[in-house]
Amino acid sequence: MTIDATGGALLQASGLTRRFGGLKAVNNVSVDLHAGEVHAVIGTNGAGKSTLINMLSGEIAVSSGTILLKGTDITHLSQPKRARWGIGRSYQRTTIFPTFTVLENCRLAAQAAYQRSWAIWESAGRCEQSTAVARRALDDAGLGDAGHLPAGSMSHGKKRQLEIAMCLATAPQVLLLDEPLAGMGAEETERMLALLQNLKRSHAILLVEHDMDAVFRVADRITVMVNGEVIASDVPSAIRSNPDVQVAYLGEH
Ligand SMILES: Nc1ncnc2c1ncn2[C@@H]1O[C@H](COP(=O)(O)OP(=O)(O)OP(=O)(O)O)[C@@H](O)[C@H]1O
Repeated sequence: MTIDATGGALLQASGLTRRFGGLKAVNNVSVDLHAGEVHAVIGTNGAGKSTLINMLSGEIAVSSGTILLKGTDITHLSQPKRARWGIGRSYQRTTIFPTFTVLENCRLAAQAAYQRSWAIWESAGRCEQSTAVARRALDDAGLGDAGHLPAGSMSHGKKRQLEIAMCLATAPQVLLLDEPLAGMGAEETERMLALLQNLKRSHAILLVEHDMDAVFRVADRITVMVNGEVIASDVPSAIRSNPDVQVAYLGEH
């Protein structure tokens, strides 16, 4: 299938539904992610945002619906395979090893992405390769001068940057970012937003985020979820003036 068949989308999810017992945590949700764009997904607590990301990354199975990556159906591929195919994600909780250095954390992420258990004789070369990949990812995430530091010694904001770097070390084309701004101060938020602006030039980004000011500044498209369903999906100016969104979500703030 050519890229035109997906309307130019790098990742195209259609009609995704996930049930937990009787609850439809995500109900018939469709999202497209395009290279060069930040697509934000917003919604109140429990709206289904993390469940949606988990289905896209392959951490949980869909109950129904399809996910295409560059036109290929990846709906039933495992999470590690999706990662190798170019889908990277960050988590709400910090996932770094605090006593390892920043570079070591990033190198482990790179190694995990390139690992082929049967190719043990390649390990020395692979180590050099994964170190180079890790250094590049740290540079891209704005941590080029922090490689030698114990990861646990860094500020919260820099730890979140490291998580992005670890994600970049897996060479993704699609970035699924789950609340990368959570717990950040104003300066750290600015740094992360600048990083996202930079990364979107070469990636398709799905951003789940509660910081509305940040979302409206950085997003090219916003999808609004309420109780597992999409109530609106549009450019930020249209979302801001959408009465349903104001009542259901933005009006709360
Ligand atoms: N593994 C699970 N088993 C049962 N119910 C679940 C599971 N994961 C999520 N849910 C339920 O699915 C709904 C959506 O949860 P989800 O975490 O996707 O929401 P969210 O929009 O990410 O919320 P938040 O903004 O608080 O992170 C919630 O009602 C939640 O309790």
